[in-house]
Amino acid sequence: MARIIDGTAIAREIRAEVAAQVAQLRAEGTVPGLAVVLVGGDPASEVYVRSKTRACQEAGMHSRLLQLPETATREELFGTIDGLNADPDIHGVLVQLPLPPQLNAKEFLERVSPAKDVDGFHPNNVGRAFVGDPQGFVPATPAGIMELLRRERIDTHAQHAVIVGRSLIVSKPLASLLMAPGANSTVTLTHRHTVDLAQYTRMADILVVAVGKPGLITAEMVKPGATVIDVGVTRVDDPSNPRGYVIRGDVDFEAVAEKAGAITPVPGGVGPMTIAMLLRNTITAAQRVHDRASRKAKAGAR
Ligand SMILES: Nc1nc(=O)c2c([nH]1)NC[C@@H]1CN(c3ccc(C(=O)N[C@@H](CCC(=O)O)C(=O)O)cc3)C=[N+]21
Ligand SMILES: [Mg+2]
Repeated sequence: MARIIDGTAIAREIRAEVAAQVAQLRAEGTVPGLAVVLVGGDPASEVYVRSKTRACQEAGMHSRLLQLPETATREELFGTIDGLNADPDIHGVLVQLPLPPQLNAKEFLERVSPAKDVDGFHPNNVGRAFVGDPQGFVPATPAGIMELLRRERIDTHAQHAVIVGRSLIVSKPLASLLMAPGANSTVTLTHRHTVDLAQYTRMADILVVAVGKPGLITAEMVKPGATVIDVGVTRVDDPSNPRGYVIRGDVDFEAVAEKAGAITPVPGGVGPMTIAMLLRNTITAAQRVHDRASRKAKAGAR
């Protein structure tokens, strides 16, 4: 039976660390601020956005939610982002995805100031992450996965990490982090066109699945003792549940937990880590602004 990795508990630890850093910054006169822009009323997005703003408040940070209607225009969303880029109380700006069909996400991700891009989706930060420049913001989900592995003492060195999915938000940055010096994994990236997915997943010492297809990974596809990280969060109708749905990962949890060495549950695995790392990126952004201001003040006093 696999060890179950408690992402909720680890995320709580990180949020406590963040709260301590926030207290320090506040004592020095800076309140870290995150703005979340939500366009339309996707029910899952509403849940995520609420957890993000609540987590900010619990950590002592300032948070602002900007809601635009489903019918928002390109110009309206540009205007909202430009306003936040110029706002000194806001250190992090996040445009919740997905956007309604009339809006092309790429244009808006490029509009966010790279210094406030705590999602790490701006090409400037994507590039920095790819070259291993610590000045760049690393997207919260892959950063959260690396932190889970580290805190659970799961060795990545010379291990074979197989990632299923090829998204810019999770898989590509995670591949880069896992193969970087210090992590030293051998990385295989697979996706919907991969022929015979199981032949790859069975070779994985660390298997990361970020597809959004419940039940995609069955026990036969997993090497005994492997670490399995499930990034899927799909709502599945369930009339027996008071909410009318349950959240499912991409992994057949019950069967795979019998075979794996360690596994993340859904919910309670990677999801809470994503939020904790977003807060961490936001205090990093705030700390940079703060340090720049105090250096200037000192130089002025001389
Ligand atoms: N600009 C942008 N940045 C994102 O980081 C971003 C996004 N857009 N769009 C959607 C995805 C998805 N995502 C999750 C965050 C938290 C949970 C999370 O907390 N999940 C809980 C369950 C939450 C629930 O009840 O639905 C858990 O797994 O335990 C999941 C998924 C961030 N994303
Ligand atoms: Mg081995």
